[in-house]
Amino acid sequence: MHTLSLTELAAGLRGKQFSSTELTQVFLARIGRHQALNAFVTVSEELALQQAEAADRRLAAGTPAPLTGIPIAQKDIFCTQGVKTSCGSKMLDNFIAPYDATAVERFNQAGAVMLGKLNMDEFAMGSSNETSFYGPARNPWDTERVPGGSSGGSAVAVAARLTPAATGTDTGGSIRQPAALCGITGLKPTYGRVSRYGMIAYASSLDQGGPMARSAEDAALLMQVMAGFDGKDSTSVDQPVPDYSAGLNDSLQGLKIGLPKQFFSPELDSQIAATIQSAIAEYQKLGATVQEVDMPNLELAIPAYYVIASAECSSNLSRYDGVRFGYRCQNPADLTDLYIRSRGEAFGAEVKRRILMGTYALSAGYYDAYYLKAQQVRRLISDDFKRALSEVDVLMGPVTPSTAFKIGSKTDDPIQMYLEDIYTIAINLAGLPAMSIPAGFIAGLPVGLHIIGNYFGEAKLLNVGHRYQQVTDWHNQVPKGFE
Ligand SMILES: NC(=O)C[C@H](N)C(=O)O
Repeated sequence: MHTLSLTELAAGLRGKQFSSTELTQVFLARIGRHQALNAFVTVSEELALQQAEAADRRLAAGTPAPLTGIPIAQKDIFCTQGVKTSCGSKMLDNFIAPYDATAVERFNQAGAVMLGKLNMDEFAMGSSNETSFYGPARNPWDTERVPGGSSGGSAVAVAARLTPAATGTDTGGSIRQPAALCGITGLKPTYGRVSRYGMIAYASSLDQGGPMARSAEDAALLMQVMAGFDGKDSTSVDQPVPDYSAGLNDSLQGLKIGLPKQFFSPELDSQIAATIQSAIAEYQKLGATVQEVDMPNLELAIPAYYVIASAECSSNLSRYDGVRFGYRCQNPADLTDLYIRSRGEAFGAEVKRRILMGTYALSAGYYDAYYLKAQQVRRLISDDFKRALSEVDVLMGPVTPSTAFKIGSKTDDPIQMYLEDIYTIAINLAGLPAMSIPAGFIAGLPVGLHIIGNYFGEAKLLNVGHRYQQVTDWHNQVPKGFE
């Protein structure tokens, strides 16, 4: 059962080949067997079995929604009523939200079963899952290597078949980079497409939740549940939600693919470049045409992002003060001591680094030099995309500069870690949708193909991803030991 797609699972449940309770038990058993991967922070077994029973009743009554009875798992950044939401931090190790995030509520309404909460970099700051208070999740393709981050647990759980699908969030690559390093399909939607209500804020002008699945076809079903206007999120966009599965099979004849020159510079690893080129050749066989596009401001994306994201995080994380919720230090001498020690003891090194950088960038004397400048660069980058996407339908390139790296190999060098995001970050600055799909392997490690679309073009991206997955089987490969 753990190998079936979401469509096959839905059909199996409806055809009474298995019940949601049986299905849920299969996945709970796999999660138990593969604890060494450290994909989950919390396994909500009791709740999952209750939800499965409710789903079985709904199935018996003949009123299921498309995902009714199907197990999924949530990144531990989405608030879940009654189940711990840690955001990968000691700060929230004791936090039980009194409400569900909108994304969670939507899955509940659809009748999905929540298996648990997935490991992640602390407050989503990281590209390897190593900043998690709970330790790194391990890449099932090589457990000595990182799964990427920050949605590392989500990518691991989907790749190792511990859950049929999961949610992730992407501020600067956090869905796409781990999807690429673990050989799964991850979609970062247009900013504003998926509600951020109840999704713990890191950098509010960049954060966006989205699906992490084995295929574009499965991701389409998850998007259908996640997307839509939410009055509780002021940045949610009130645009009609299309049927994401309807156009999956549309022909790609005449599709115009743009290849940003800056994505294929001589610094790109030659094996990654060759893998991406052969994926693009596959698209040409499907009828697509290819042209080079120039995006001169892309090289400014990393510095602009790390100023903006740090500035926003320094503001967002000021709420963790030891008073209202979260960790509180023992025996504070006075209020200042309470603030200093609660924050000092409960935040990890990377979170502290970003709060410091952000506070500096926002401080009176430096605001114009850093924050304002970064916002201006952000506009230039958005304009580059606008120009490129007026000439072509989608852009393609690599997701990551290398395949999964060894645990510990980049932890002493934050700049090296930030460079992991070199191909993904600009998309968040522009607010565009983008996707990573499996495109091959180098020395047994997965490589992702990056597909970037126009605003609210998720259905097109899913169509482009699905057609490739019909003629290739990279996405069906399972890491050894997890078949
Ligand atoms: N949250 C993300 O999208 C990951 C990115 N590497 C960051 O640390 O900001």
